[in-house]
Amino acid sequence: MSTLKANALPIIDIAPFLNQDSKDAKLRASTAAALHKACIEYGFFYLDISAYVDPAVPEHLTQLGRQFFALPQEEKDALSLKNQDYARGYARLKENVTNGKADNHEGIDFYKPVENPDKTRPLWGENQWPTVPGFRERYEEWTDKMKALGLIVMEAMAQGLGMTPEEWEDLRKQVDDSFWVMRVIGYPPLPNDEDGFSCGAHKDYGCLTFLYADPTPSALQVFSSRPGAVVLAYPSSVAQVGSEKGVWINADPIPGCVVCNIGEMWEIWTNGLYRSTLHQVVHRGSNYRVSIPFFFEPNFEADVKPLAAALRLQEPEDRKEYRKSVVYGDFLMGKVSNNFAGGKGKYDS
Ligand SMILES: O=C(O)CCC(=O)C(=O)O
Ligand SMILES: [Fe+2]
Repeated sequence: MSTLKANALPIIDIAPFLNQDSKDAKLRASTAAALHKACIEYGFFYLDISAYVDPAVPEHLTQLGRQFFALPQEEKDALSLKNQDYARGYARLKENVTNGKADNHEGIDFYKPVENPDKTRPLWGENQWPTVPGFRERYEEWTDKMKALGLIVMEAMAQGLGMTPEEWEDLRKQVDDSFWVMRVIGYPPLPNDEDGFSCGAHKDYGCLTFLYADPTPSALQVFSSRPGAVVLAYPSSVAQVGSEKGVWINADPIPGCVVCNIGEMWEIWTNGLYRSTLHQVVHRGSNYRVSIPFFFEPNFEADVKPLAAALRLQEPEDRKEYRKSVVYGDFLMGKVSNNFAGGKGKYDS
């Protein structure tokens, strides 16, 4: 398998949506249009958030993550997700399995806290915070920042879809109490002779993923099957996944940006106009890589169904069939109850 060397994904600046100045209306329109195009063509893009966060902040988060992963195994195991609801907590190296293969990573997951936690109920336990000094405080600040970013990007996407203010208000009500997930992942390098994956190919299932990763190059790869031009320009890179032909694009970190991708809920909202895209991690470098995906998800109770604005944009033949609507929390329960009971991993569909 070969990958494209270049970072082919678009870079989109969110700055114009950080204020309401009428002088920035044109810039907002071009950001919204760029988001729309990127979601149709790739389902992935770089979001330039340099006007929104100091780059030192997420860098510090990766250091805190490193301190946690450097602890003795027993100390990390003390926060095992098995102590809780099988979702919140630490999973050892290779504990998670994707597409039948063990992922070469360890990680710790946090979810939106719930009222009346009950660890015997899937997803309803409590977060398990490492005692590394500053870890919880800094990561909670990041959570607040990313939740607010989620709403900002959703508003920009609503504009990109041509939604009326009333339609945006309705959509906003589905995401204003996001059932977010945050994951801190540690990837030792894959041994050279191993044909496994650091994280197997999967789609994210929610709404928007904001991924901050340390500067390690050539780790995250995104499968692009849509733009024929890319495939034609790099014929030697063509890969096949299932029945789809495409290319794996490297999504190396760009300073000041997070990598952003849309999950399956956006496929439902847009009745398939936007696609959530396969991605995987293959880390063969020599360093220990740390990444921090934040999953901005719909509210637990959100009733996710095709949006009128998306249907207006669709070709009549694509509009004939409607995607099945889901209540986000039910959909998520269906996924996580599979996770450990059925030998499926958290990334499996
Ligand atoms: O570590 C990465 O670069 C990607 C992780 C990922 O795709 C996920 O956790 O869903
Ligand atoms: Fe992912």
